[in-house]
Amino acid sequence: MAAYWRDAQRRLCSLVLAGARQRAICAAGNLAEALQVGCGTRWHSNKPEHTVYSGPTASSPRRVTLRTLREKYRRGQPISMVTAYDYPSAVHVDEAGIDMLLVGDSVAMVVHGHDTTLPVTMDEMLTHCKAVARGARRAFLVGDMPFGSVEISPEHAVRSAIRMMKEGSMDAVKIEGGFSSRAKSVRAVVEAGIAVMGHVGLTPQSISVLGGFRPAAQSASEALRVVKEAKALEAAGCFSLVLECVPALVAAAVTREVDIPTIGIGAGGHTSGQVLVYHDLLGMMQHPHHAKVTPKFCKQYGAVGSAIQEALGAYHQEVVAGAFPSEAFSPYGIAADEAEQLLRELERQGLQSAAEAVEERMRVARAAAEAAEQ
Ligand SMILES: Nc1nc(=O)c2c([nH]1)NC[C@@H]1CN(c3ccc(C(=O)N[C@@H](CCC(=O)O)C(=O)O)cc3)CN21
Ligand SMILES: CC(C)C(=O)C(=O)O
Repeated sequence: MAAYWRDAQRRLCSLVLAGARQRAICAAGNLAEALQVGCGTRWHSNKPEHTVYSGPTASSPRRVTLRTLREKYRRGQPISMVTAYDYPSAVHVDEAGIDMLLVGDSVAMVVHGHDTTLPVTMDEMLTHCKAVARGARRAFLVGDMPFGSVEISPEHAVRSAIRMMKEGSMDAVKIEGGFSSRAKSVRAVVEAGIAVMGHVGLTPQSISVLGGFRPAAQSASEALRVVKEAKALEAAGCFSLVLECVPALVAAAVTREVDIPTIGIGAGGHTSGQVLVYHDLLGMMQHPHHAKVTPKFCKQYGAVGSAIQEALGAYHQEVVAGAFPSEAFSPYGIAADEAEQLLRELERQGLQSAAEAVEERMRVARAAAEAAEQ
């Protein structure tokens, strides 16, 4: 079987191969294996490794695929992940060499200014995903399924996940929660051919029942539940898991127990990788709302917020003082004969104020030219 596929890979476009492989393995009823074992081709991302129709690729950097991630995981190399919500943030994350990019539902808080992640809609998420997909050429793209897009039934989850792939151009989706009903939906989405990242520990979409963004797995029984949920999500076919706000010890236990990469946030250093929110790690949190929600586990690798504030303040001061724009930032000139003609025409039509302004500017320009000649 393996030899057959290796041979087929040489002859077939990898997109065709991806479909064929997936169908073959699904037919064999070996879904968990299908998700976790890389056998020499890319078949979980939304584009084949060697694109045929999607334009120039010669200068495109090699994209991160599920296979790349699996190889990193096997070698024990940490996986990096950061959120991004629009074209510029996606370009920044991509250029930094970050492995995975999450279009997180945290967009509701850090971009839309809500107090929780609950209000963001599927349509809003898709708008952000589309923008990110235009900016990221290399990173593996994960679209977060927002609150209300998966809960009703496995069919509901599949419909929403398909939109995330078709309209949002994501490589995979992330589904929050570890209850058995959620694991069923995860399995249904995986069976639809969509790679799923699970998310256990603190699940912000459950804030209504949690009562706040509190660390999870603080008791033995809660911690055990997180381990069990992680295992159930692995069995349901998740290719990776986010572990949010759990003690490092619990994250280490989950990471050792499952055979898929765990990506921690506020979960200590013993996971397979780390994820942080873009605005948090850049220190972009000058806004009082942001300052309030920046979690204490977040290290700030920049002070972008104060840089933005300083720049805006400086601009405002220069506009107020009439210092901006100087000559250097007034690039558009008009030929002297055109200006003369304009002046005559303005005078002829009785537009006296405009004519005076033109005359004044022409005088200044002539004086400057004469001064430059001397
Ligand atoms: N900007 C931002 N960064 C995030 O990491 C993030 C979001 N937003 N929104 C979605 C979730 C929510 N997250 C959070 C938010 C706050 C805490 C936090 O500070 N928790 C406090 C307890 C607060 C309480 O008791 O209500 C703590 O001490 O851990 C943790 C995770 C992580 N995610
Ligand atoms: C905090 C991360 C993991 C997330 O789910 C988000 O940004 O929405």
